Amino acid sequence: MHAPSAPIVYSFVNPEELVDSLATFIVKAQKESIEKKGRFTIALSGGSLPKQLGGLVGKPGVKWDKWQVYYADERVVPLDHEDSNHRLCVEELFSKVPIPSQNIHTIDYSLADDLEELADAYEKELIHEFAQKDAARFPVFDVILLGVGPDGHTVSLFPGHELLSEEDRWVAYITDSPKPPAQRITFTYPVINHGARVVFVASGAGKADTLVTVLDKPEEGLPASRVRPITPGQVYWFVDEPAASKLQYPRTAFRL
Ligand SMILES: O=C(O)[C@H](O)[C@@H](O)[C@H](O)[C@H](O)COP(=O)(O)O
Repeated sequence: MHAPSAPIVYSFVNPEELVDSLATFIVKAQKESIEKKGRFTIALSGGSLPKQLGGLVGKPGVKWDKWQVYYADERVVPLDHEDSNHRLCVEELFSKVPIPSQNIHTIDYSLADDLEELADAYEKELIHEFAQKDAARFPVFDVILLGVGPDGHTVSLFPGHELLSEEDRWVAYITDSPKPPAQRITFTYPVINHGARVVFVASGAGKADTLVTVLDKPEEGLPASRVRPITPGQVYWFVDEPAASKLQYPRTAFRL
């Protein structure tokens, strides 16, 4: 097996260019996936990420009925709660585009009293989507979109947490997330690191120091540095100049 490829970092002069280029990238991935398999699987995160998806609204070539959307990370709150990643994605994107609601796979909040059951139920949704269709032991998402926190966490994989060493489960739960709310479910590394295109999005000067540690000092092993999809998977970073301002890591010109 080949070593994972190095991350590709695209840096954009302003947030608008980032948002537009991210949409272009996603639509190209969608086209390739639909040509190959007739569907497109994408996983989303919360935080500031949903806002970065605005470039998809009205973008030509998006085949919303072919999208199957999952949450790589979700807070265990009702779907209409202000902390819900799903609610944020609906507000920022899904309420503005013609995606069939059954193509958006949410957590089953009725199981919130038993997080193990809730995480299992979500894992079953993934098994339903992937198990018979792809030969791989783990699901291979066409695109997984990630954010990064100040401590280098991504999804709900936090520094020093035991979930970092989960090797079997596809979806795990956490009850002690240092970023509130405490109860969440999250994709595990095996799922993230089987993704075909794993895409971090980071904007603003507040991310600059974190990016230095994650990209220039991967040996420190922050959770985001440990996202290294197995070949032929590839990790990408879409960042704006303020976020990239302290980076030594080489940037690649964005050309699709
Ligand atoms: O639900 C969540 O909280 C996210 O999935 C989380 O992993 C997020 O992506 C990072 O914390 C970055 O958040 P920001 O983009 O808001 O800085």
